[in-house]
Amino acid sequence: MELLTIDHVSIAYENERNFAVENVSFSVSGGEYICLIGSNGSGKSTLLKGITGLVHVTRGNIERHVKPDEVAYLSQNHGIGQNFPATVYEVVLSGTQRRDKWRPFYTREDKKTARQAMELFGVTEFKNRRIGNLSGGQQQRALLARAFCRRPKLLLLDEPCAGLDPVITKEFYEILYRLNKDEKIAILMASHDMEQVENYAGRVIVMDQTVEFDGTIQQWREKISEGGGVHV
Ligand SMILES: Nc1ncnc2c1ncn2[C@@H]1O[C@H](COP(=O)(O)OP(=O)(O)OP(=O)(O)O)[C@@H](O)[C@H]1O
Repeated sequence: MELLTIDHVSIAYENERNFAVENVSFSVSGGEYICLIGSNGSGKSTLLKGITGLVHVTRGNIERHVKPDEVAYLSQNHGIGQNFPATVYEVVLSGTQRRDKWRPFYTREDKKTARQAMELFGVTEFKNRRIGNLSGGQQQRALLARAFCRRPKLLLLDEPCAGLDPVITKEFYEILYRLNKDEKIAILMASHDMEQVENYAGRVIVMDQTVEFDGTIQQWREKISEGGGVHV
C-alpha cells in the first residue's frame, strides 16, 4: 500500500529560482525502510519538512495516502530546554491525543498506551523526571515513545542520532529496526550514518537537490564500485 507520493516536488526558501529541492519524485510504501542520504545542504531536511508541511512546496505535489495522525516526525536532537515544564510521562501521554478526536482528558486506554510505549522505548525509569533534564539519547527515546503512541504508519526522521554517542545511537537504530520489522511502521530517514544505512535500510535515495539514485543498498554499492557514487 502506498503511503506517500512525491510528485515533481521543488522547494525554494526565498528566491524561486534557487531551489533547495528540485524536481523530486518517488513514493513510499507501507513497511519500507528508506534512508535519504546526500552531502550537507543537499535538501534532505527540506524535503522532510515539505512532507510534514513545515515548509511550503513551491512546485509539484505531495500526496499523503494516510491520515495526518498516522505520520510522525522526529527531528535532530537540539536539546529540550531544561525548564520545559513537563515530565516524560506527560510528554509521552500527549502523543495519544489525536487531531481528529481531541478530548479534554486522557482515558484509561491512553494511559495504558503511554505506559506501554515508555516500556518499549526504555524510558519508564525516567517517567517522573522533567524531559529537559534527560540526556540527548534519553530525550530522543522519550520523543519516539510519544510518536509511537499515535500508532503511526509512517515515521519521518531527520538525523535523529546527530550528536548522540555510538552506544546510544546503536540502541536507537535497533529500536527503529524493530519498529519497522515488528510493527510494520515505514521509515523515511535522513542520515549521514552510513553504517546504519548499510545495516538497516532496504532502500536508499541519494539526494543532491534532485534524486541522484533510488534503489537497494546492493545496487548503491554496485554504483559506487563502478565509480558512479555521489559524495555523501
Ligand atoms: N530556513 C532556510 N532558509 C533559507 N535557506 C535554507 C533554510 N534551510 C535550509 N536552507 C538551504 O537549503 C539547502 C538545503 O538544506 P537542507 O537543510 O535541506 O540540507 P540537508 O541535506 O538536510 O543538509 P544537512 O545534511 O547538512 O542537514 C541549503 O542550501 C540550505 O542552506
